[in-house]
Amino acid sequence: MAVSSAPGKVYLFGEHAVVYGEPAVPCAIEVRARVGVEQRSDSKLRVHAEDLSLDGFTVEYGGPADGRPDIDASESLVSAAMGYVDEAIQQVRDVTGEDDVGFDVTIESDIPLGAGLGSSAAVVVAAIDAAARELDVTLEIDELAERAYRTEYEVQDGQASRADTFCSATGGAVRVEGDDCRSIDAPDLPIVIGFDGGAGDTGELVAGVRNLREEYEFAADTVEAIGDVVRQGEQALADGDVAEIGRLMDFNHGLLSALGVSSRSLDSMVWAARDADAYGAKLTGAGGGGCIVALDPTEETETALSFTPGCEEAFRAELAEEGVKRLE
Ligand SMILES: Nc1ncnc2c1ncn2[C@@H]1O[C@H](COP(=O)(O)OP(=O)(O)O)[C@@H](O)[C@H]1O
Ligand SMILES: C[C@@](O)(CCOP(=O)(O)O)CC(=O)O
Ligand SMILES: [Mg+2]
Repeated sequence: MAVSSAPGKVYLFGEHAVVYGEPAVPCAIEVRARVGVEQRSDSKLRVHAEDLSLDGFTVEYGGPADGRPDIDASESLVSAAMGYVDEAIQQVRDVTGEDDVGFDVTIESDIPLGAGLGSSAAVVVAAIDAAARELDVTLEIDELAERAYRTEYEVQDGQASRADTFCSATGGAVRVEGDDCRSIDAPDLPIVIGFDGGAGDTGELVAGVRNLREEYEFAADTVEAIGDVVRQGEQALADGDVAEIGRLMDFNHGLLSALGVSSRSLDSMVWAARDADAYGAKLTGAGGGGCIVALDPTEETETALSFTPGCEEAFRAELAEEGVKRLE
């Protein structure tokens, strides 16, 4: 049995625009997905996802050729559980050359699903790392990040950037522009997260931005403007200027909102943070619902969020210095 964990992330700057080649700066946070993998004597894949429903559930099947597994759970829950894990295991079969290997996979995650904190990337990174190690192959971090990216790319129909997966694999703050991925120094940031209890459909939201870009030149300009905010943000990060980072996060949120990926509850949480004198606040990830990220060293934003209708949970998040962790 091999067990790995990987962290979730927030975007300080640049989600969505990163899909079109602009830079983005995500930052790993200490909420993690843990994946345990044990080789089977047959070539089946059995997935037990603790957190996808109240009691968790188990899916066992022989692989994609078998079609839908025969279990009593909704189609969307099954594909939610299987989609990323199945492709992650394919990547491991590919990289190790062990085409017929089967696994029992157990997933436990503290990261809310589809909420912009990168649960998919964390599950994929931890699953690939653990499955490869179960076969006595320890992947270099770059190879792990690349395989995890390919997994998201396949499952999300070609609509994925390398940002989430690279950040989850390496930890810390990173800068991603196309296939150029690197770690960057970031000051110690007072990160507060607000969660509306909901989720957004990443594929649909990405497609919405793509359509806007094709229809309106000013929407394409908006995507480029996000790139400009990110470049300015990198300078503010290098200077350790938290007030300027916050102002640029506010600007970034406005541009994302113009692209139609915010929501009433995300906007309410952003405004609650601004009213509480946070340095800045923006939605994180694909949007539509889920989480915002704010910067505030005081208790004010967390308290304001906890009284904001539409906010289900507010918590402080620490930067995760370490990406993938090899636990067993
Ligand atoms: N605990 C989990 N167990 C199994 N699959 C998970 C788990 N957490 C996330 N996933 C997968 O990741 C998907 C959510 O990813 P996505 O829509 O990209 O949102 P985000 O990455 O922002 O959380 C889920 O639908 C599911 O397929
Ligand atoms: C919208 C996007 O830029 C980020 C999506 O992040 P998340 O899966 O919502 O955490 C898409 C991508 O970069 O693959
Ligand atoms: Mg994701």
